[in-house]
Order: sequence, then C-alpha cells, then structure tokens
Amino acid sequence: MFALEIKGLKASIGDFKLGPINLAVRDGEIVGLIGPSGCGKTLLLRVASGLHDALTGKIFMGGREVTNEPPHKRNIAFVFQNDALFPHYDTYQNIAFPLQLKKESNIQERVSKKADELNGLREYLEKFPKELPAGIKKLTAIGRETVRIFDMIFMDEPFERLDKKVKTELRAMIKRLLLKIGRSVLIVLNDCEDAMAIASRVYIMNDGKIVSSGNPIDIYNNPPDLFSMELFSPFGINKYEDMIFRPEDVKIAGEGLLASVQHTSPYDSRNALCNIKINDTDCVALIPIEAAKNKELHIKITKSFKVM
Ligand SMILES: Nc1ncnc2c1ncn2[C@@H]1O[C@H](COP(=O)(O)OP(=O)(O)OP(=O)(O)O)[C@@H](O)[C@H]1O
Repeated sequence: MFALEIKGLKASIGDFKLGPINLAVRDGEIVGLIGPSGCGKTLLLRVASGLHDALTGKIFMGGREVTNEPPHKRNIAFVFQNDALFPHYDTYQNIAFPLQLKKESNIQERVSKKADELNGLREYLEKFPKELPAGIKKLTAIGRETVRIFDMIFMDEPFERLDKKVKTELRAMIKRLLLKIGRSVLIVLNDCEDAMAIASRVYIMNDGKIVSSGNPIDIYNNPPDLFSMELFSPFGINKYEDMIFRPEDVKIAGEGLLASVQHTSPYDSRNALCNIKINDTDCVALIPIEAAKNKELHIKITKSFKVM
C-alpha cells in the first residue's frame, strides 16, 4: 500500500517548471528528495502536500485521490524549512497549539510526552523561539507537527544551516522518532550524508525532474551516473585526463598509476585525506594512514565516469 503516489504531476512557479513527476512512498517508508539548489525539491514537497496547486497529474494518499484537496483535509504534518514557529508563543504553547485548535483532550500530558520523546526539549518549554538554539527550534517545530495524529509527514531541509555536531545529534533523534511513529515520510535533504543517515530510498532531482532513485547507500557505493556521483561525493570530485572520480574511489595497488603524496591529514582512525599528484594533476585520495606515509604510491581508480 502506498501512503503517497504521484502520477504525471506538473506544476510551475514563476518561470520554473516542475515535472512530469512520478513518485511513490510506501507505508512507513522514509523517502528523501535530493538535488542541487533550485531544482524544485521544495516545490514538489509543497505540491504533494497541497500547499501549491498542480497543473496536471494526480496525487493519491492512502489510495484516495487528493489532487484538489487542501492540506488540512489530507491529515498530514509539514515541517517547514524556516520552522514557522509562533514568535509570541513559548515552546510549550507552540507544541500545544494544534491540539488546542482542535479542542483535544489531555493536552498537557501529550505535550509533556512529546517533550520526552524529543530529548532535550523539556528544559526549553518556557522559552520563546528567539531564545532557542537552531537545533531546539527545529525540534519544537517537529514536536508541534507530530503531536497530533497524522498519516504522513513532509519535512523541508530539517538539517540546513546546523553545525555538524547538532546536525548529527538531530539526525539520529529524528530517525528514532520517525521509526517510532512509523508514519511515511517525504523529506527534502541537503546532502548525501543526510540521505544515507535518514532515508531508505531517495529520488534524485535535477532541473524540475526526477533523474534517478534508489537506496542512498547503494547509490553511494555504486553511483548510476555522473550526476549521482557528483551529488554523492562528500569529499569532492577529482578530474584526471578524461576521468571524473571521487577520493574514496582511489585504491592502493601493486601496480597502476604512480602518484606522489603532497600533503596528508588524518580523516578517521584508519584513513587519511591526501593531496596527491598524478603526473602533474592535483587530486585528493582517501587512503589508509599507513599508505599515506609513503612519498609515492601506485594507485588504481575503481570507479569513474568519462568526460569529453
Ligand atoms: N515565489 C517564487 N517566484 C518565482 N520563482 C520561484 C519562487 N519560489 C521558487 N522559485 C523558483 O523555483 C525553482 C525551484 O525552487 P525550489 O525552492 O523548489 O528549489 P529547491 O530545490 O528546494 O532549492 P533549495 O535547495 O535551494 O531550497 C527555483 O529556480 C526558484 O528560483
């Protein structure tokens, strides 16, 4: 059963054209949208959730067509990129708001339970948005959206502009929460590390269209095309002659290309990021620390795409 199914969807904003888009999210699945800035990820999320009109195509949620239904009739949660918290409400009031709006019961108890679920939120319950660190603001927005019963959650770049430590903690917490809630998720992600940490499947977008999809770890290990490789390159990209390849696709070999090691910096307990020269071309390689102690190395490039 699909929580969300999108068929032949087209939409536009200003001069930008989205689609045609075909996409599906299964029940309980966490699906990511990833692609360069401006490729239409937010617009797709907004059309899928009913915040922006479709031009053509159909949207189904739980098997029911919702293409022309407003967001409040779709029983969804939506975490905005800018959090959209009420500035004059404290954290407690922000989370309680959707429950108060629907005159629901046990509000205090439910907000309290949500604060416990979102570790660290409890001590900020009486603080206002302008007093909150960015990660706690995001948790508050997630708390407010997930305190109600809902069928599906849409999240727009929840890890944007967070420092690495906060982002890593928040990512783990959101993943735990999403798995616990067990609802389907469509989430816009900034980079491949977020995708691998959060999503079981991603759709890769470019210029208003979906160009490929798959499990993010499989895509990282074996990118289907150059565009996906460039997107799934946490250490950047090398170009040597007509080959494009990633630092982690450089392996030490008994024979092969000869590379001189210029500069080394440890990356983790086993590997180092090295500036190397292959003939006269500067490249970067992620190789074992022991190997990086050599002045010269024989290497082979295990995965590359050819460019003209
Ligand atoms: N209100 C608007 N008026 C005109 N054009 C817009 C408007 N909002 C967005 N666009 C354009 O639509 C395109 C898609 O925008 P969208 O925000 O969906 O991209 P995105 O992939 O989410 O980008 P980012 O990762 O930077 O948030 C962009 O080229 C953007 O400039």
